[in-house]
Amino acid sequence: MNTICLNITKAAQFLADGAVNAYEAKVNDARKALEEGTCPGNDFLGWLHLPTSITPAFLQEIQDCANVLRDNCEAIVVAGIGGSYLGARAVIEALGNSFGWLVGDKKNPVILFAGNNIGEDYLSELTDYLKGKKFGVINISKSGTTTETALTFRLLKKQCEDQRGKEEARKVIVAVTDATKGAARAAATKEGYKTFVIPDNVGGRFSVLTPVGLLPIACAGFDITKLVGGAADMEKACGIDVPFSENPAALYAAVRNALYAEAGKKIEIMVNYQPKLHFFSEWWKQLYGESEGKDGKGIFPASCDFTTDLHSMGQWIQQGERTIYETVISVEEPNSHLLFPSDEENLDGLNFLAGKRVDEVNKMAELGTRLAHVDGGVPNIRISVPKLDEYYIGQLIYFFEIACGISGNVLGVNPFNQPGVEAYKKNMFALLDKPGYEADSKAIKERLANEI
Ligand SMILES: O=P(O)(O)OC[C@H]1O[C@](O)(CO)[C@@H](O)[C@@H]1O
Repeated sequence: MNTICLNITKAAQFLADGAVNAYEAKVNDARKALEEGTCPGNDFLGWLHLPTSITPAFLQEIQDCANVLRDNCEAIVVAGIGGSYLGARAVIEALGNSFGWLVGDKKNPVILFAGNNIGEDYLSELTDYLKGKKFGVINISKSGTTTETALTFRLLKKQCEDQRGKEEARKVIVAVTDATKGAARAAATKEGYKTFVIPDNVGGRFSVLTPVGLLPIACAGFDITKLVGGAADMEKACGIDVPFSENPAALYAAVRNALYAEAGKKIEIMVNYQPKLHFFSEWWKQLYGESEGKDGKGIFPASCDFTTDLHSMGQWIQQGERTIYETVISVEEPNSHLLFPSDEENLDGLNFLAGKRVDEVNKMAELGTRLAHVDGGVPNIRISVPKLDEYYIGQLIYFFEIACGISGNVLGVNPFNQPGVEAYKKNMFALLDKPGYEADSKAIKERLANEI
């Protein structure tokens, strides 16, 4: 199989000889603990063999539902936040036309994302745009109670029903949520929406290969069978029987732990040279940030889009505090072919590029940056991807998921919980006088009165 390819040479050179291999035993133990379900958070391992266990019949059920939405909607709003949002957006943006909303694509509905913020302007501009449009909603929330998503869904459900009537709205509203619990399930049961279940044992940030990601991706017109196929091949390439030195996820987990613990590299910057991958980095940031940032530990996951950010963050990366390393996703072959034209007057002095592909310049920018950053003390991990299509994106998704599971276990944390996220929610609910939070409301208001 053609595969994404990991190169850690330019990261390992910042470590003592043998430092990466010194993690072999720990990484193998972590991989085994995932496989045997003996690691912390072992009730959230449903993602581990998900790609190879998804059946064609289930993919067809998702596709059928997507087809109903595609046939009946000019716009589909995907309401969700965090893991109930980022995976779908990452894939749709990586595979879609960068100017999709401008080109008036008649084949595919416009996919919009909401429920991931509480911006009043954002929501009123969205609801304004949807006025008079035939739109549908995919309401995605594992807990079914997340405030950002729930309040957005309340607005969209009403608007959809007002515009299309209750009967027709029922056809174009889908819930992806828990099997029994939460407000999203309650609304779906009462209204009779089509639903998909998010398995109990798959946490939000590991859920892109469930209907959480697959339904919106299919709605956008992308091939979910190919996506899952890529993930399934990567599941095998990172399997328990694959030796450490040949297992890309094991090596990535080892080198990042070595950089963190042995070389003080506390920040990992996920870098792309294709703006379409911006949201892939956003998905990756949640995956690694929520999984590893706890117990006072964890690499801070950051991201940059190059060459764009070389003109903003490039200075810091080249010469700032040496606590960073980069992981670059490099796409070998773009899907388009564009040559620089020659210009008789050559006023811009760019005739030396005439006849070259745009990507040739991009690749030299990448190579030049890698050399400069390595010279400047920034370790470089490189993941090359043959091209951006469903199959290779599927590989990347599973690669990062399994590497995250291994890496978090090596770090010594439970990579599958996120207790820290509750702190802001508790304060927000107390401040908003949510029923059930009376004591917290009183306490927080007293605290604020004393602070002012
Ligand atoms: O799918 P839900 O339950 O709405 O949660 C969305 C996101 O919120 C979090 O639970 C954090 O509050 C994430 O872990 C999750 O991906």
